[in-house]
Amino acid sequence: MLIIGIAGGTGCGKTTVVNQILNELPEGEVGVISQDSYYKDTTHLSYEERVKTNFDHPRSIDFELLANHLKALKNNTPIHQPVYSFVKHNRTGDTILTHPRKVIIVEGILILTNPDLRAMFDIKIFVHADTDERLIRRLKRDISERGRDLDEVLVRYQTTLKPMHDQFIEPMKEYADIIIPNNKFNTVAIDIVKTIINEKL
Ligand SMILES: Nc1ncnc2c1ncn2[C@@H]1O[C@H](COP(=O)(O)OP(=O)(O)O)[C@@H](O)[C@H]1O
Ligand SMILES: Nc1ccn([C@@H]2O[C@H](COP(=O)(O)O)[C@@H](O)[C@H]2O)c(=O)n1
Repeated sequence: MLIIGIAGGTGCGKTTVVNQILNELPEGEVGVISQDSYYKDTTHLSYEERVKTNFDHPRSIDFELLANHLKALKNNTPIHQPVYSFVKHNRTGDTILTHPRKVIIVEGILILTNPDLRAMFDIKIFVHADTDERLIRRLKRDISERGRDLDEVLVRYQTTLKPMHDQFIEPMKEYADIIIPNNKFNTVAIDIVKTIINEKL
């Protein structure tokens, strides 16, 4: 199994890059795991408490479960990937049965901060987009898709997102094998990654 880690700050285009990679590859050969599914379960907190969580700090992620799931897939065992709700700020209680594949892509802002995960990735990719571009994309996406308003996105950006990005995410470029510039759609970089995957398949 080939495991590819795709990191990068919020709004850099990780999900979009993953979808572009999957597009045209044989169906059922490549699986995707999103770090977002592994936000810690916060059922014990009230909604008001959950909203205040710093979702950009590594401690907000259940890395142990994510690493165990990856190990299981490597051992040819299916996993139950949790489903996360950005509206409820919590896992929904549902899971998605995820089968082992020849290629597994793991994507998320903080996946390269965890040494156990880093060691499991055969290829580490960092998607880069400028800070202002990422903020604009995040604003549009969170308002249209994640039930947020302008004030919520900007307050979160100033109080936790930007400081955490600078402290934990940007320095992870050091570990990347490939950095994809993604201020504009980068079809050349996508084609290179697809070629690597096709060789494996
Ligand atoms: N290269 C790009 N140019 C313009 N918009 C993009 C680009 N890549 C992604 N987007 C848009 O930016 C938003 C955030 O992208 P997404 O892939 O969800 O980022 P991430 O998963 O890194 O948070 C989406 O609305 C997406 O359509
Ligand atoms: N309940 C939550 C959980 C996370 N976030 C934000 O999501 C971002 C990571 O996801 P991307 O798809 O943008 O990579 C991260 O920056 C968190 O702030 C949230 O808003 N609410």
